[in-house]
Amino acid sequence: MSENVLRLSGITKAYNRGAPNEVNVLRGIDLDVGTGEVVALVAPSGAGKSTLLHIAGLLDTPDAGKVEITGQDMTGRGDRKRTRVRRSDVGFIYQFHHLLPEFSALENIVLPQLANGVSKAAAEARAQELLDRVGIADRADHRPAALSGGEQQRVAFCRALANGPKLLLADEPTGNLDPGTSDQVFAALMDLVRGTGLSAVIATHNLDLAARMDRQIRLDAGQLVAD
Ligand SMILES: Nc1ncnc2c1ncn2[C@@H]1O[C@H](COP(=O)(O)OP(=O)(O)OP(=O)(O)O)[C@@H](O)[C@H]1O
Repeated sequence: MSENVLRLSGITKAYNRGAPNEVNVLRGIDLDVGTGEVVALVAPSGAGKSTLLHIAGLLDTPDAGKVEITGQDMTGRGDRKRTRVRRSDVGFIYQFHHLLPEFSALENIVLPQLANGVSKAAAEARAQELLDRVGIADRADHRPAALSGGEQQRVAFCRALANGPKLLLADEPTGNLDPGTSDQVFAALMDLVRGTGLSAVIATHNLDLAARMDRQIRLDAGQLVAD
């Protein structure tokens, strides 16, 4: 098995192919992310970072090229296999928390585990432990509306890690927060990622945050350039 948790080779993606408004978003992307490596993806708005993260996380398929997750080549694999690998190996974080409003913080972290076959008691214990690690154990019973923006994102981080993924993909995880909060919440995310030895690709416009990761790559004209 490859030691790369994520390997992208020759990924291309166009929207509206063949039409006058064709957009060639990705033009040959090669990227290796090793075990425990945290990579900053820096890109101007519209450069295609969401497209790239969705392809890497098996939510979308490339026009050409190969996606390997934990050494498994996903090319041509059916939806069931892709969903299984995505659920067990990949965690997603977005700019907005997307928590279920009618459930508590704890329940939001428990539910994906139940969907993955974990017992209720084990899922609750893991959820409580994750909340503790991001410093909001005392907010477990609060619904999202009763949490601050920073707390909501911390819960979203816990939910993304609930099933013990190998790869975390984050799209502007603190982009919706004011600068002071963003800094603290980002530090909590990095502690969580480092503490679990997880590999991550974290998209950010913030160069200070990017500098705290192991490596920075820039998406420019559909290709990746090392910074
Ligand atoms: N379904 C689609 N159909 C047509 N064009 C699309 C589609 N999705 C994205 N695009 C175009 O592809 C380009 C890349 O989009 P993408 O969302 O990946 O960019 P992004 O870098 O994540 O941008 P942002 O930072 O603003 O979210 C943009 O020009 C966008 O308008």
